Amino acid sequence: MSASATPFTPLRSVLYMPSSNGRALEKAKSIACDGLILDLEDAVAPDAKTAARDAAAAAVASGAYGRRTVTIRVNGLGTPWHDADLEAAAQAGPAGIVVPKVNSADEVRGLVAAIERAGAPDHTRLWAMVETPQAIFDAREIAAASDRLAVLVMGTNDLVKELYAEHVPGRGPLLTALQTAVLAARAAGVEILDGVYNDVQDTDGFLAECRQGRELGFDGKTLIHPGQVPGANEAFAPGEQAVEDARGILAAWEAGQGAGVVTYQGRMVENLHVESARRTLAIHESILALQA
Ligand SMILES: CC(C)(COP(=O)(O)OP(=O)(O)OC[C@H]1O[C@@H](n2cnc3c(N)ncnc32)[C@H](O)[C@@H]1OP(=O)(O)O)[C@@H](O)C(=O)NCCC(=O)NCCSC(=O)C[C@H](O)C(=O)O
Ligand SMILES: [Mg+2]
Repeated sequence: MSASATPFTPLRSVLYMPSSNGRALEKAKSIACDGLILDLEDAVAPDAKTAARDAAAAAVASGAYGRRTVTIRVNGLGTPWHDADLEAAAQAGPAGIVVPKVNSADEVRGLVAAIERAGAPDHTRLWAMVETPQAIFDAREIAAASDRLAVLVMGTNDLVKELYAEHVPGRGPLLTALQTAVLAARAAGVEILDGVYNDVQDTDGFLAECRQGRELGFDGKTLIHPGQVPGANEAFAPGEQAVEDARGILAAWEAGQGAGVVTYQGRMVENLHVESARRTLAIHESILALQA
């Protein structure tokens, strides 16, 4: 098993929905998001947990979500629902099982063992949510703890709560945590998704946060409303200019015929820029393939 998700399976827009909400589960079949998180945790009331678990498993089994990466978010370790959620999710075999409030590498190894005991297929990866101060301090070990761990997911609501911080434009109080988590993901070679933007009516604020997430290095953003999908898809895809530059860099490099350094539009190009250009084009092509 490789250490990361399938290369360039786009995860620009990953939409949470309460698995207790049949209308949302139905609607998701036609939403242009790259991924879905069928939630059993925060968005589901205690008396709806069992029905939501069954609905999430049935949704995965239906195969009705096409090319979207479908995951199930279980309730956290230590809650009354965790064990049954994890077993049901493992047996349903989604692309990922999202576990909230993962706090250590030992927890990751325990979760992987439990998923494997429950008979999860190889394609079912662990997505660990980092959303506590402890998780941020241990992010590097968490990200590297198992080859089955493919994605880190920021839980910025829980993080703000635990820090006694505030949600403010620009996310100053969270920047250290966000950057630490991105460093951990990149060091381990796993993907990382930014947290949600709570105000579903504030488009400008949402788009600014998407741009910031992209600039920080996130692969995509978790979302709570279908209206947020187009903005995330655009923000986390290479823009036209980036694609044109990547093609130009590759052409300049090939024309250099083995020179260690060339220029493109007056700028120095070395092997590292060529690698970045190839990555940009690979992401672009994988997004085009989704639309085909
Ligand atoms: C936020 C919402 C409660 C708003 O719901 P609502 O007022 O119903 O929205 P709309 O009327 O605008 O909905 C329009 C249609 O879209 C469908 N819809 C809405 N949201 C979703 C969704 N998430 N997925 C799929 N479809 C959705 C509605 O059903 C309407 O459909 P139709 O009637 O056919 O036109 C709501 O958006 C919502 O519940 N969002 C998800 C909330 C959630 O999952 N929260 C938990 C995850 S966030 C979190 O916990 C992060 C982390 O742990 C942290 O700590 O930060
Ligand atoms: Mg949370």
